[in-house]
Amino acid sequence: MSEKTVVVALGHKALGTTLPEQKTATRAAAKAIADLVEDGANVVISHSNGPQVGMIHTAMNEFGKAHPDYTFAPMSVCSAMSQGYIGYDLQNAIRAELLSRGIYKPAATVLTQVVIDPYDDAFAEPEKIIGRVLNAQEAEAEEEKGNFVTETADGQYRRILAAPKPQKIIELETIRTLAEAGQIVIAAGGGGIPVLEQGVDLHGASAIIEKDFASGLLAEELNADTLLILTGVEKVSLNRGTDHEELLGEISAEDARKYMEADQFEKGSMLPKIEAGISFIEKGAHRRAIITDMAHAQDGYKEKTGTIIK
Ligand SMILES: Nc1ncnc2c1ncn2[C@@H]1O[C@H](COP(=O)(O)OP(=O)(O)O)[C@@H](O)[C@H]1O
Ligand SMILES: NC(=O)OP(=O)(O)O
Repeated sequence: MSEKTVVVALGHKALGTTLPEQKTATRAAAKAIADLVEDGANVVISHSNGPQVGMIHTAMNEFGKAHPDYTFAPMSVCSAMSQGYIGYDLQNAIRAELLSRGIYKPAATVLTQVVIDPYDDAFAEPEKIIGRVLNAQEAEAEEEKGNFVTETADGQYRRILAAPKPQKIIELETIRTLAEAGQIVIAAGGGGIPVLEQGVDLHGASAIIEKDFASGLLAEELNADTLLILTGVEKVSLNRGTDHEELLGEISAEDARKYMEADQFEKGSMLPKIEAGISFIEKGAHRRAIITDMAHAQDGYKEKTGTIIK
């Protein structure tokens, strides 16, 4: 792959929650992507899907009961639907933004399956919140079905799923071929559709892969030089929310690991980004992981701001 391949991981802020929010948010994301393209980067995009897959799961499995012919949709199918729905908005927003700048460059979504380990420890400790708020009665009904729930506020419950680590990207060669041809690829959305390998078959799993880990694996497999994680903050901080808060600029992987071991990063939000960044840069030379927000995507890419692990 080209030296200037960047995997851009888009977080919640880049996508919004509702359909209209996503349309607006993806237009802003498209501007950031187009800036990177104008800077000469080969761009591969991955993204979050928490709110979207939750909405799809609720629609498919609760409102779907309104029609007798509708059948239950497993999480893996909902995950595939979320990739299609988010990819659709991203593709069109990027296409329009590039054309408005006089650039013709195809952008396409690759429905991506990611193999997980059925014995991953995550299955013993589900922690990825999914779907709408449930009341106590609904939570009990979910538990009776064998699903896991957690109490998020007094009397409010949410379903939780395992977040196993991504092991292998099934559609990697397709993604690589398109990216090498200079096309923009949207891949491994929502961490990828989690699948279990059984002989020649792939079986969808009831799990949600952390998109930061899947983005890191994608960047590693494509031998990208940059993993650009666009999230809700311009820079990562130490002692967040205290009088001693300190914003991090450029740091080494050793420093990042040291802060991680000192519990500086919140589990399920900033921690996976740092872990993915460290793993990506430690597995190859001349790599960097940059964490910043959408407004500073281009400046982050140019190392003028953001937290840069290298
Ligand atoms: N140490 C930290 N420094 C900066 N932000 C942090 C830190 N710990 C937790 N956060 C929070 O984590 C958020 C990113 O996590 P999240 O919103 O789950 O990610 P995503 O952007 O991938 O959807 C930041 O916007 C910030 O609110
Ligand atoms: N799949 C995933 O990690 O999505 P979120 O970032 O929305 O939790």
